[in-house]
Amino acid sequence: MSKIIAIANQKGGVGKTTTSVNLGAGLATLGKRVLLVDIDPQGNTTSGVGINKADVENCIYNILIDDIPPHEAILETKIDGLNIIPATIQLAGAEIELVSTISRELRLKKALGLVKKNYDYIIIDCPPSLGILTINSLTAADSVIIPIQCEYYALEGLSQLLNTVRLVQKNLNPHLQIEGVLLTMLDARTNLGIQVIEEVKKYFQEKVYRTIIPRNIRLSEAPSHGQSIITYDRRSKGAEVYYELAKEVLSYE
Ligand SMILES: Nc1ncnc2c1ncn2[C@@H]1O[C@H](COP(=O)(O)OP(=O)(O)OP(=O)(O)O)[C@@H](O)[C@H]1O
Ligand SMILES: [Mg+2]
Repeated sequence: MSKIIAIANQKGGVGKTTTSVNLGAGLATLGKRVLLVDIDPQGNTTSGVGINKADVENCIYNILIDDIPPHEAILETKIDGLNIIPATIQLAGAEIELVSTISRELRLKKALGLVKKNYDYIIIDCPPSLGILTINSLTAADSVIIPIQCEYYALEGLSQLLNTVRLVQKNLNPHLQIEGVLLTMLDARTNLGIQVIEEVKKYFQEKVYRTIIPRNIRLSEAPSHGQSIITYDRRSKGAEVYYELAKEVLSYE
């Protein structure tokens, strides 16, 4: 079985990239063949797995706009079984360039269809917006993981995201499901975190992952070393929880 999962929330800094990289690394460590797709012009997943963006020849932009075959952009990472389609700042222009393109919402779906059979999981790291790049991701995906930061206003903006999911289900991808809601950056020292957990569970019920990601300094350090938490510090709490998450995701296969 092969599954495409988009990691989406238009809110910035909620842990989309951290989750893409470390869930991807976790699944690969558990023996799955994983492809990360960086579709954010910030390219944080790309640098987060140790790829120097200046050296990237073909990126997701060339797939979406120039129609190059996806295998020409796929790179290996330092982790066995973990590949990536990188993003560079070139992608920033795609949002506008796609407006005048035929079947512009279906470009990623078409491309990933060509390589899907080679992977058990394809994980798409979405940008913090609900524009055409996120729409492409939701259209290509079987399901979506929504990371929610355990902070004030955690649920703010979620109705827009869920509306977008419904619009995509209705018009572009009837088969799209919510894979799960992931609580991130919990600060266990505050009551606020606990309140947010309760609120989110009331809203999403059984869709909320049992695994909750705490704040962990090692998780924030790993990207600057171009590494997943699993290679950066395997014994850290961050590695432990993302490994747990990978196992939880597999348990719903
Ligand atoms: N559990 C965590 N503990 C500590 N720091 C974290 C944790 N998760 C993420 N961070 C840090 O918080 C910042 C935002 O996380 P991340 O880049 O994953 O969010 P994002 O949703 O991808 O952001 P953007 O919307 O800009 O793409 C990063 O500096 C990251 O290293
Ligand atoms: Mg990001």
